[in-house]
Amino acid sequence: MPLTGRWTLTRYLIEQRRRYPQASGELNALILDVSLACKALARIVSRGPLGAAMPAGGEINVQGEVQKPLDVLSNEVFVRMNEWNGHLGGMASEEMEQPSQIPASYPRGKYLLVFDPLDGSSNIDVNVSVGSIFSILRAPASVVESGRDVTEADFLQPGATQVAAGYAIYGPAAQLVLTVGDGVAVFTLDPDLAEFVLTQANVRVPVDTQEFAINSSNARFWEPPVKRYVDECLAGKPGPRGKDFNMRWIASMVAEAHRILMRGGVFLYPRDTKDPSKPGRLRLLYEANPIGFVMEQAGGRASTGRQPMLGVLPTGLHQRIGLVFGSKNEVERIERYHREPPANEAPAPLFATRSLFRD
Ligand SMILES: O=P(O)(O)OC[C@H]1O[C@](O)(COP(=O)(O)O)[C@@H](O)[C@@H]1O
Ligand SMILES: [Mg+2]
Ligand SMILES: [Mg+2]
Repeated sequence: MPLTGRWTLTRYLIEQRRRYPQASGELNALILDVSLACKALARIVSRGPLGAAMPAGGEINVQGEVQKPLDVLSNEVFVRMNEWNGHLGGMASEEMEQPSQIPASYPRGKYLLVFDPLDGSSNIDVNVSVGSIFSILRAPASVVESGRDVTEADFLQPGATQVAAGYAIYGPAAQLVLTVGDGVAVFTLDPDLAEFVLTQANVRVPVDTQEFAINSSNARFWEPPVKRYVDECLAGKPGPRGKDFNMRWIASMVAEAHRILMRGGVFLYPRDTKDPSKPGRLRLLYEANPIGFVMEQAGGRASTGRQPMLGVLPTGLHQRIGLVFGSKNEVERIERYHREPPANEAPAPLFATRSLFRD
């Protein structure tokens, strides 16, 4: 397969489909509609304060209404671009408390679409990269066979069952990053053609890194394994890691994920003690799982710290979870720190250095 050149997303998907002669092409068609939503949002986001996030042209209508915030608008773009195509049994998103049903006037299909329509939206006002994250699951047989409405339970599938996932980043260039379970490909939006063009195939995340990303204003709430990991990074060359680390925090996970995909690194938004009702900040179904699938398909790793992210059985549509992803060796180290007892915990006397069982 040629690595780059003028392969559009459509051409890439056609080639992928050749691997499955029995495939109907529905997944491809769905991904193209998702990409259309991303193109529309790239356009909207690129207009910044001139665009729809602000009161239209500075105008306020007679009822005193201003246009909807960009989060809500992005959600609508995703829903409207995908509800009619006949490939979906239903959708769920960060912006909708309940799953969105496919209107009765449209056909229903065999996939479920889950998305964060605008990730990092707190950055929009300061013109920092934001993005959209998506995950495609199979609809349960009972949905496909009966065409019934979807329920929350239909979406509660582990990340390992994702059929496809990815994200779009709206940065200096708009890019779409996609996995259909056969590696990760990056497409860049050609503004002249209005097409996503393949610019990197088979992206690999370097297994080692000297760069980590964490919101250190939460340091006092971190659990001991995370504190140990960060302390060791900060100790640099004279410390236990024997090398200096660099730190980044954009507060836009899509942008952090993209940097890590391109040049390695590790991202942590771990479970902490800040708010006991929230076991983590990020959402499992439409943030952690799709990013986790991309990372694993690129040779990286994604974890809760305690278990592989893609193995977690979801319990709620908007479930939050601790998330660690990026360069494989670094994520594995963090997982090991979660398994090891804290350094200040004395070993049980029988197994201590001068114990009965030591020779
Ligand atoms: O403000 P904090 O705590 O650093 O959180 C930043 C995190 O919040 C998020 O913006 C959450 O995403 P949303 O903008 O979709 O709510 C992540 O992208 C980012 O990693
Ligand atoms: Mg988000
Ligand atoms: Mg969001």
